[in-house]
Amino acid sequence: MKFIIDDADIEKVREIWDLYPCDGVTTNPSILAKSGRNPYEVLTELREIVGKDGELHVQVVSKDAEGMVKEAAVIRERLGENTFVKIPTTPQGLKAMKILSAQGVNITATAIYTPMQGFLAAKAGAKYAAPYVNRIDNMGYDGIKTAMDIHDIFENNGLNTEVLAASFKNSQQVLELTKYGIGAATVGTAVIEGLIKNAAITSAIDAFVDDFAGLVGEGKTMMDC
Ligand SMILES: O=P(O)(O)OC[C@H]1O[C@](O)(CO)[C@@H](O)[C@@H]1O
Repeated sequence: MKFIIDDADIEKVREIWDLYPCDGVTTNPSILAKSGRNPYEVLTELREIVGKDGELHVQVVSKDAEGMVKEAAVIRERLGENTFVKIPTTPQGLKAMKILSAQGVNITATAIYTPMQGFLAAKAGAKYAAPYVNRIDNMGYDGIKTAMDIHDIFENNGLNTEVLAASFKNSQQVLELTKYGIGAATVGTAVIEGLIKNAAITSAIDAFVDDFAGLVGEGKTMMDC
């Protein structure tokens, strides 16, 4: 499973990218808006952090296919041809996906709330389909099951598209889909940090350090003895 950072706070993304084994960064217009900065300035810095081979996902805001296709061209020109262009999975979005996939553009179909939206996005040539796990839960449906159903639909229909599950709010949601073996999960930095935040881990390490200090002296490491 690809493990992707869902954030555009440059310092936070840099810190997480440095520490954790991540494959890329996803953004959307709301995430970029939080920075209060020029979007391309932020996106260029994110591209520098993930490098030329890391995944960077950038969403269009046009609502019509023609506008989406034009935006995709500018996004790729400014941020690299391997940039994933996020297209909302609407009828106009499907049209744009068909055009862009024929041009070899990497597409992430976004704003997915139903399994059939995922199916249609895959048929239209998207590389990823992004179901909004927590938002679906908040509507009273089952976000995890929706993501699993989309994964199964791709497998059972021989579709070469992966689920990129999004909108996580807790570790359990990420765990369920990791166990299931979906293609990718994009996770906010607070939830990423929560994945290995655990008092048992901290106290186990503290005990090891204390025991070693009792043996060779405070602050000494394996290099000093
Ligand atoms: O419910 P949220 O946290 O706004 O998440 C929506 C999600 O959709 C995406 O736009 C899909 O990539 C993510 O960037 C974001 O996590």
